Amino acid sequence: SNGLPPPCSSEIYCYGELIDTVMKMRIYHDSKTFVDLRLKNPPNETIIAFHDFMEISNNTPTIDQVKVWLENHFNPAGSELTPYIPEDFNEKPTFLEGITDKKFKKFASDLNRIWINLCRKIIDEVKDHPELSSIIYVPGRFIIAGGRFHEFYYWDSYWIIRGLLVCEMFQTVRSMIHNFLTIIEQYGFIPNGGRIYYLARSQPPLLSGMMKSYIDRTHDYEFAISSVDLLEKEFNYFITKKTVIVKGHRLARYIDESSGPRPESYREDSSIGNEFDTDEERENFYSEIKAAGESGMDFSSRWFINKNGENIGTLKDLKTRHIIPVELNAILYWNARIISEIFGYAKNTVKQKEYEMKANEILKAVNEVLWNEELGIWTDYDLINNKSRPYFSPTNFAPLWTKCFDATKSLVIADKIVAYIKNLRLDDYPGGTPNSLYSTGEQWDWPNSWAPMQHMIILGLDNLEDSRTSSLAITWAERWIQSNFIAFEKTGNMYEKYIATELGGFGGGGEYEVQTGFGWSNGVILDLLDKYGQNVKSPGSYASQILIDIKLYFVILVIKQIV
Ligand SMILES: OC[C@H]1O[C@H](O[C@H]2O[C@H](CO)[C@@H](O)[C@H](O)[C@H]2O)[C@H](O)[C@@H](O)[C@@H]1O
Repeated sequence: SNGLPPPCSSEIYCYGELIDTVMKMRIYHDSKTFVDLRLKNPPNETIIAFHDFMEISNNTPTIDQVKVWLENHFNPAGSELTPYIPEDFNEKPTFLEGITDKKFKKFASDLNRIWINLCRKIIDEVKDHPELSSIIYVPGRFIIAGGRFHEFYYWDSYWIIRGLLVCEMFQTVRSMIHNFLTIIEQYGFIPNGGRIYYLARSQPPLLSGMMKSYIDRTHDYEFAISSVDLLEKEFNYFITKKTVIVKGHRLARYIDESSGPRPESYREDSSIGNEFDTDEERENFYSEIKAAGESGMDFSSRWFINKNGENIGTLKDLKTRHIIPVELNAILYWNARIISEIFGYAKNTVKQKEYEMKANEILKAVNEVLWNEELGIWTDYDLINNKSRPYFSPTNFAPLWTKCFDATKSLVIADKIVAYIKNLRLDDYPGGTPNSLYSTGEQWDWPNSWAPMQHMIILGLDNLEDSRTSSLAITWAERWIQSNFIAFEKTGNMYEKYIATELGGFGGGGEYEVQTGFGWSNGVILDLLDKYGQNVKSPGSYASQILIDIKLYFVILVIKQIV
């Protein structure tokens, strides 16, 4: 062990003989199923019952015997959640009127309706008996990610909230933000997702971004003012727990604080873990894989550092804790800016200035350590080899998205960004920007393309306020909407991830099957249609427009001849 506690203190859900046996015997196709089951009896009684069961079966029960035992002692996965029809659901939100393309208007209306399928509440019994389940109790309704992810996910919620706001579901958004605030109050930070097995790591800290999106739409400044202390608490958690000094600057990286495999992927992690010779190497691997979980990009060559200091390798080469990621620092900059803005509303000028200074410090650090002059964009930094990592990742654009750049240099930055896009031929992909240029079979690598990353790039390009990048932003928004639309028309589903090399194809790879639903994909489309609804057209409509134009031309010709 690395001297750290397991991911949570539950001997059912995070460590111990029961989880070890169930996972090793491959009782469930998806490891996550077991840790999402709900206990019928108190944990200690269940543990004793399991010891007895193992003893009676000479420690060699059959798979069927274990299955029966589990059925007798657990309720199904997800049974602590109940579907909920949000009171603020609106069949016809106003933004639909701004979408000129009829097919896209219908698409947006269909996606709006999906919020009802994805809305959940936690049943009251969980509040009285939290020990019977791995779910983290929150008082209000929320939107789940979708598919196998039937709880909230931290960073997913940012893009979900963007879509909810467009659909005028302001109370649902307030409830989701309030839930997160209660979690910060209790734990000091927001875990990766709404389960206790996620309690030793977070995800990219986007709660302040959610609050900013909410107040920009609703002007509910009172809510922001009353929450600012908790936003500050979360910011301090990241600064104190996740930062290191690089070239004289304080910068953050992803890091987990536990020992052992990820409970939700116990089997997968243990089987790779067993390939290491020593306990120390094994624990280091577990830490790196959980840190990658914190990044939200689980998994990607982005976190590989092999012996030559390159990103070529396998999960055994994960070195997440030794890489300074661009987006995490760009997001922390944004947090400091938003917190400063809210202190401004509260007329607390001392705090307002304090956070302005903190933001400026991060801005300086990001631009001095992560700006890659040769490539003309920001890139991650390798702490082992003390060098910049020159690899493409959509997150290289993150400082544009959070405005973590010197606006007086916009033109120079735009020149470089346009050249970078051209050099890497990023405009050539029909199905969105890929997540990396390397194919490893991991889900956050080539050729998969992900909704949050498209949103980050598109809004980032737009923030440069340059005609070239703004026009690219519209083109890429249209491409992304078209691709999701085609897949939706073909299959009736919205996907967790798509594929960059195909217009209308969905993604794959990684440790579980591609999921449908899907919160952040829906949120991104809705937000893009709200912004670009008057500029984008559905596939085929350009061809039909040309046909209409040709017909019109001949009609005019005929009329002219008659006249
Ligand atoms: O169960 C494996 C991993 O699943 C989650 O990650 C993926 O889904 C999340 C929900 O949509 C998303 O936030 C994340 O970016 C995806 O990679 C979970 O977050 C991981 O921690 C977990 O190990």
